[in-house]
Amino acid sequence: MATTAPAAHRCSYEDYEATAKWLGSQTEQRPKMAIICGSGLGGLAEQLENRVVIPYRDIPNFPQTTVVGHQGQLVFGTLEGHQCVCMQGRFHTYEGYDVNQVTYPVRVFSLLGVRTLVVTNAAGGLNSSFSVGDIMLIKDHINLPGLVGNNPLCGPNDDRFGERFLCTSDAYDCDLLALAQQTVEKQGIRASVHQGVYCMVSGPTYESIAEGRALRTLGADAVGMSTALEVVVARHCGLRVLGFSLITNKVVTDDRTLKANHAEVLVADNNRAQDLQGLVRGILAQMSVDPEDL
Ligand SMILES: O=P(O)(O)O[C@@H]1C[C@H](O)[C@@H](CO)O1
Ligand code: HPA
Repeated sequence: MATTAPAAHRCSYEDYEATAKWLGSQTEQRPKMAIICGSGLGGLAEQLENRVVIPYRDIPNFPQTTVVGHQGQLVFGTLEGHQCVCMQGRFHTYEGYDVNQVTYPVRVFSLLGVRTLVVTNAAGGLNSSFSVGDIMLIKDHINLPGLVGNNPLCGPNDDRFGERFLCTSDAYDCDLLALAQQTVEKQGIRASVHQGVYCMVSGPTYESIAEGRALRTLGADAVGMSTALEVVVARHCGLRVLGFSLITNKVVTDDRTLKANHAEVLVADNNRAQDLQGLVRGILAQMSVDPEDL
């Protein structure tokens, strides 16, 4: 009989360490920043200088991507003076991965020396003032899977990563959010950029009309199928987090003739991914570079 969630895939500290050590042997770059590229948003990784590309299939213990719009490789390189590692493709629970596999790379990055995580995603807009192609700076999230027990911090706590009970009221870094907002003003793109609350659902179904309405009532401005689990694990290991949603479709909350689909998500990404890339680059350009990173 089908189960609601795949059996927990336990990863030991030694597994994460082995992956980090292997990656460290493939490049001399030691990024302080990791960027997770959402569906159709992998173009940011193409902009890195001095690129070192490592397919997920070559990386010990790494899951594989199965979703169109997720390439399945790590790209190391420099962006606006910052040494970065980009995930061109992330993992989702709807692919059959459990919460430990979905968040596996985040702990590996932390062991590699990463201190800041930038997360991006494609999301459906719930806030009626959002338009397709707008960008949402994530100021908070509703981790629906986590709230009902599918939380990557369930199970034995490894103190080497972080504490047992994690506070998430400060999950999205205030200073980075302020810097992002300043960059929005500087770039003159205020009309199409909003701050808001991202709600993670497990997917792969897009929301029914009743679900869309319920999520809006809960206080979500956008909904997607990723990000919150990665952010929880990143905060557990002490990383600073900055998050962006590209609004790729409007969640259907009344008109039954409208139907969300992944092709529509990728088309919106194609059209507007460059805006998001420009914003991320603008923010990085204003962030001071750690002298050790040079
Ligand atoms: O990886 P992200 O969250 O950007 O991908 C979103 C959620 C689903 O994977 C897919 C739905 O179209 O896009
Ligand atoms: O409408 C949506 N719902 C959930 N996830 C999504 N990812 C892109 N669009 C959506």
